[in-house]
Amino acid sequence: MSALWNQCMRKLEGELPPQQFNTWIRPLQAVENGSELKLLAPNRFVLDWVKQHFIGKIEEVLSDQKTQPGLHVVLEIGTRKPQEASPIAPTIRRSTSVKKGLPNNLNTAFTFDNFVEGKSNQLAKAASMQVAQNVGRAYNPLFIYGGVGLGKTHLMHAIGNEILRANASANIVYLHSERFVSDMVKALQHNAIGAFKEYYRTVDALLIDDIQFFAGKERSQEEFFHTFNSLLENKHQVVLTCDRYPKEIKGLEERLKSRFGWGLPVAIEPPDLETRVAILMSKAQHAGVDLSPEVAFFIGKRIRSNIRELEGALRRVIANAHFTGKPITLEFTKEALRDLIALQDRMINIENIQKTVAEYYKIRVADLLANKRTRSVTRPRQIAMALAKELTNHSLPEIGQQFGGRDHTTVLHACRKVQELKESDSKFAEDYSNLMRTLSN
Ligand SMILES: Nc1ncnc2c1ncn2[C@@H]1O[C@H](COP(=O)(O)OP(=O)(O)OP(=O)(O)O)[C@@H](O)[C@H]1O
Repeated sequence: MSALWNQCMRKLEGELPPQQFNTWIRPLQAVENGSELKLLAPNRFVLDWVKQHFIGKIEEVLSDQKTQPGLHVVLEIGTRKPQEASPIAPTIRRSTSVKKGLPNNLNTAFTFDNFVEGKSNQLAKAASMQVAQNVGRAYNPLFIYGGVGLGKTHLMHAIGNEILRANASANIVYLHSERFVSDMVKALQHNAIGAFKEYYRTVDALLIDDIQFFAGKERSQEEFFHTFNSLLENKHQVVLTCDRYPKEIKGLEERLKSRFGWGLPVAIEPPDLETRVAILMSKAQHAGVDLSPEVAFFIGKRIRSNIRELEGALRRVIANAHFTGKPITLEFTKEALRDLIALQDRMINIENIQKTVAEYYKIRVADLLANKRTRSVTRPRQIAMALAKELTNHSLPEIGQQFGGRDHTTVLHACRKVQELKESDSKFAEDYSNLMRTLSN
């Protein structure tokens, strides 16, 4: 690797948030040639992203090094030298002979093509695509976490399907963590633990869903720890999903928590309205149903909990339309979803949001409503107002009213401030998404 690029990487690593650095900068490979520094991106997605967001910064850092004035940076798709190419290719060929005929359990319906991208899942999708295209080399393990029904399993299967599309003989195994545990128990009962270990340690990509179920199961954790290490050492890919960040999993050994964080932990957040609508339109199109934007916006606005529920609501509307032979109008949709919507509205209300936020920040609900202006209270108050705007159908004046009779402009200011802080302050962004997760589940 070019020494100049190494220096540049070190500087960028210090300046960019770790997720951005790991996703976009780390995979670049540099080839120095006279006055040209060629940066090779593993795929078009990374190339375009770096071009749009980081090239200015890279040029600035390089010119600060002052070792090579006038250096010209070129971005291309590729990898450095053929002999340094992915170690997975020979691995895959070798290991397919290990165990044939076992099901990979992949659901072929979950692909990258039908995964609708939005702000909330963009990073997770990009990282998953990179893992699928650079098996064992991009991020290992890839740890996808987020609330229920937000697309973690979909992405995991998409990774497996994409690896198989490129190499039909790859040995991929997808399984739920409970299945891993029950297989292990069976293996122990039948004195076959040796074969069990051998099998899992030789797959090319091991995809384990919902690893929070390992919590409290010490023997399984022990076994998984060794399997995991051996896969990583041999550059075999591991992809894990979980409903929370590794450090937050109670009942999981510290060494596993720390190892899960080695590769890349990426979050999937609840989708925003535009993404919810895009998902509805895409699912309707798949089902051969013509959904008007008016109806899609109505469903998207009213069903905010997660994508599984969104799909369920759409299925119900389509089924009702089939049964009754009526067209899917706004009125028809309102009627079909009446009880579901009532349930959602009961679950998330302003009071509930205030209570959750107060608990999270260890303050009193009364503080959120009072006039106190200390930072320890104003930030939680602003977050609570922004969450009320995002998660309920109340207007700005109504929200202001329920926060101690404040003006609607105060609520608007809070929403803008929260948006700004979410983008500039990673601790704040994490607090916001933790609260969003708690409230939406
Ligand atoms: N971005 C998306 N585009 C299209 N469909 C999506 C998207 N995200 C989720 N879905 C769909 O929503 C449903 C629920 O997703 P999935 O099962 O992947 O959620 P999950 O995060 O794994 O949930 P759990 O934690 O309950 O296992 C699936 O049918 C999936 O196809």
